[in-house]
Amino acid sequence: MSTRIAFLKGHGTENDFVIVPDPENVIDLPSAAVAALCDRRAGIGGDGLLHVVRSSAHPEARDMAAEAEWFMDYRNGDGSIAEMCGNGTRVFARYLQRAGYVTEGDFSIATRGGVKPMHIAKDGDVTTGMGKALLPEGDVTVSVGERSWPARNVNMGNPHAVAFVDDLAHAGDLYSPPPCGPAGAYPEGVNVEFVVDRGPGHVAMRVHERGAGETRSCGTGACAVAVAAARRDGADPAVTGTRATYTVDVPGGTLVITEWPDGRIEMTGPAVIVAEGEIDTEWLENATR
Ligand SMILES: N[C@@H](CCC[C@H](N)C(=O)O)C(=O)O
Repeated sequence: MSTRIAFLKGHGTENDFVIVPDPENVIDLPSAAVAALCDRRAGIGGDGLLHVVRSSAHPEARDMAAEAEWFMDYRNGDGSIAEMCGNGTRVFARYLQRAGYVTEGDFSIATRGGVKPMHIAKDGDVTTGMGKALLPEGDVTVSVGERSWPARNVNMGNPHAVAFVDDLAHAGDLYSPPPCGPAGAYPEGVNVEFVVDRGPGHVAMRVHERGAGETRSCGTGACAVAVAAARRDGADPAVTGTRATYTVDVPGGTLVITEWPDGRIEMTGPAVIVAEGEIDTEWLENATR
């Protein structure tokens, strides 16, 4: 018998998500179902899926329940699981606000990358406390066709390779990820950012996301870019003792990233819910057969 599952659709700087509210964690979402829902032609369409679950109801989040009532069970569009999604946190917060679970101001959400402090401002923009970046040592190279660039390895809970290039067209439609797999720098795969300068404290990027292909924005990617740019520019806050703020243009809009001397990173940007509806479970079952 066909039943219905409620969903919403939202985006943050055009990084778009299918949102599935499931407070008690009763909806089965295997990777094939996520991929079917995120399919842009046969499904709803999205770069990823935000499964909204009470932390107390999810085995991966129970130990965070005292700090954060809600867990962002994030999935990439191909159905794979990722540790963190920066744009996803803002859209997740907007959904919680719309559903009446939170109001403007401060609260926290749980993610696989830990508890993230959130702030919804009066002007509607949402700020995520993204935590600290890790900068694993080691040379990384990003290639597109015949061209290669050295890249900075930045971990924002999830892995990133940041390459500064002369022209964003270099990002191309096809690229070869840096060595992945057990022997490579990125055993779990990687998100790759191509970056150009726009002016002091201002850069633009394109991104090829692990599990989604090229997307219009990536919040963790924008943070990785700001961290790499600050080191390149001699503006590492841990060294200068002052915060570093970068405006990061992405194809789908603009994010503002601030890194503080203690290493904490904040990301501010928009979050929009564009639609809501119902998923036909009979369709979903057929789509995943
Ligand atoms: N778009 C996201 C990142 C989503 C996860 C990523 N594709 C991965 O696999 O690590 C963002 O806004 O951070």
